[in-house]
Amino acid sequence: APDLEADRAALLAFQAAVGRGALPWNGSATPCSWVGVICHGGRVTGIRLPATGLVGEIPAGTVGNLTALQLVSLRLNALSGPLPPDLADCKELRMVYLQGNRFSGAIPAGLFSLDKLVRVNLATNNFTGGISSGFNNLTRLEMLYLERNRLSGEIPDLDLPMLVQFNVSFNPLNGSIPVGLRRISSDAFLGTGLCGGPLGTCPGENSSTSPAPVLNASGGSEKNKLSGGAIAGIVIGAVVGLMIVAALFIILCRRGGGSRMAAAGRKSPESVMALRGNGAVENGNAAPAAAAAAAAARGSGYGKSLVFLRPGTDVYDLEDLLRASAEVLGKGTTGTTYKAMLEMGMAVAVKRLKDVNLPEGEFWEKVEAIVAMDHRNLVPLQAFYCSKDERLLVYDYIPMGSLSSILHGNRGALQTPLDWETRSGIALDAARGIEYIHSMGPGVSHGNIKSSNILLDKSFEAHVSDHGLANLVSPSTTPCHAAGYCAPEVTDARRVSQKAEVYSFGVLLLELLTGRSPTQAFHDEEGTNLPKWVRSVVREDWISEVFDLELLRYQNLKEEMVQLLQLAIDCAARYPDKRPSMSEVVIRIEEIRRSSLASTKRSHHQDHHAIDDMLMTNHLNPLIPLRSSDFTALILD
Ligand SMILES: Nc1ncnc2c1ncn2[C@@H]1O[C@H](COP(=O)(O)OP(=O)(O)OP(=O)(O)O)[C@@H](O)[C@H]1O
Repeated sequence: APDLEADRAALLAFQAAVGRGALPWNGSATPCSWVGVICHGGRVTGIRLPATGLVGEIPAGTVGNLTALQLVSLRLNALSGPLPPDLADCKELRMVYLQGNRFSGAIPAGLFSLDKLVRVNLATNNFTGGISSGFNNLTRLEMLYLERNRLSGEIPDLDLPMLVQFNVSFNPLNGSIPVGLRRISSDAFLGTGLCGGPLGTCPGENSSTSPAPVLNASGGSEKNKLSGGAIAGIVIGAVVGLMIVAALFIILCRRGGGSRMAAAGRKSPESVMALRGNGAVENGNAAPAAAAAAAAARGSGYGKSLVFLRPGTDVYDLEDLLRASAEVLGKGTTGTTYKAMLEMGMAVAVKRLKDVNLPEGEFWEKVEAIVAMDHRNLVPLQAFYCSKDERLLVYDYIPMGSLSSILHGNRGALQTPLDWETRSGIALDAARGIEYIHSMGPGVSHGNIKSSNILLDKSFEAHVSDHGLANLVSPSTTPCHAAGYCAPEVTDARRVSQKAEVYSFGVLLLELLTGRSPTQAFHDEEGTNLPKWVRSVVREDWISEVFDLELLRYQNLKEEMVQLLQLAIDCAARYPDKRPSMSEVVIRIEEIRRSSLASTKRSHHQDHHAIDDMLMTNHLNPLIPLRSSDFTALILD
């Protein structure tokens, strides 16, 4: 079709301008199969490329030529310069998500002719100039986010009846908040020079008039005609009203918090999952409670829907999630994690955060920081949901569960014990994930490294979960690492240094090698922990007791096993300065694995059948006790 051909050409021009290297679009196939491209009726109707590494200015003749476009989501990229002038030709546009880029210049007037727009998010860019009254043309607008730009001047009198989500925080705006926006909460105007409405009276404004749109609505000339008696009446009425509310509140509190919490819980989308969770998988019929919860979420005017963060993952919505059958995977320190099985057959892991104190804006920022971390050994965050009382994070579901459950729990899906190759591979994957996090800056750490946060996929590749989560909960509720992983110098949970994290990783390595849980095994023995135990056992010549029984059959690899044990002990050194950096750790594990591969090949060559037998069968070979002399002088702190 000629139109689709034109769309294809526009997309290729877009790719050439801002997506070189970032977009794997291939000129030959139909554009409808390209990642991030949505088609309908033989036309391109959406492009969704959040956080894809797009860089530079969008020229005319690209997006503007996609005349059937309804949705454009290019958030969290490094796009710069003015918005393309021909965006005004995309007459079908309904949703525009461009937040988190470096766009500059004025908001183009062409935007105001796109009268089908429902959602516009231009937040966190460098837009300058004023906020135009042209927005009044967009009568269907429900969301307008302009925060964190450099927009200046006064806000014109916007009269947008559908508008429920609005924010102009952190812009050098001034003047009085117009009447039509006074119903919006004060959070929307933080960090500006604005006054009036939810921010209280403007200097020189009559204090009886400004906070009450009801009074203002009848027109300016009426304002000053209120008599002293009327004002006194209003004040007395308000005080009496407040007292009644307070009394009711006290009575309700006395009647018992439990029922109140249950009532509040019933409204929340997550509690539906919790209600249906109970540890058992249930069928996925839409419960009326789920519909009610969805309606509550929709009506609150806060987070109305899931916010998707990566191209290609937004194949479901909040309602699908609420309809999903759910199973509690576990309760952690930051909240409860559920496995949700969507009706379309896809599973996701949903974490409901316990702590929702972080203001919405900050929450968004921190989530953006999580999204900015993109590495194959980190569990990807797909989406989040943020309302006044709910914070949900939706992750890829990682099917084999955590390293903790595989090492210490019942083995579930796993039939064979973890062999050396798999264990050293998990060590390397986890180290690479953590090294990547540390590479984000000297102060950046994961904050909670432990085996229940190392998840394994079907090919046993390891992925570090919960990265960035320590920043999403308020510091008072952030625990020190789970007992057993915490470096001795960590006294303040808010300050887990990278070296302290290396210690936690060392404990994790010891756990992998010994098969012992650092959190449980040493509860009874006061003052002992896994690193101390390993050091004492090694000193007292009980070397063969250190390694997991399942590893003792790899006699040909004992050198490599000892090298990894040595690395673990180095990482778990008592003094931070003695610990290696994560980059060194990665290099050392890579070397160990290279050498174990060579050893295996060598032995294979020497005794091909015996080794085959050892590696391929699930039988444990008779245990051959290791001689402590093999380890002499290796293990020192
Ligand atoms: N994306 C995921 N895919 C599969 N299982 C997961 C996923 N995320 C978490 N889990 C499982 O859910 C369980 C609970 O996880 P959660 O993160 O809530 O608690 P935790 O890791 O035990 O403690 P903490 O909150 O301190 O990290 C974990 O044992 C983990 O195995």
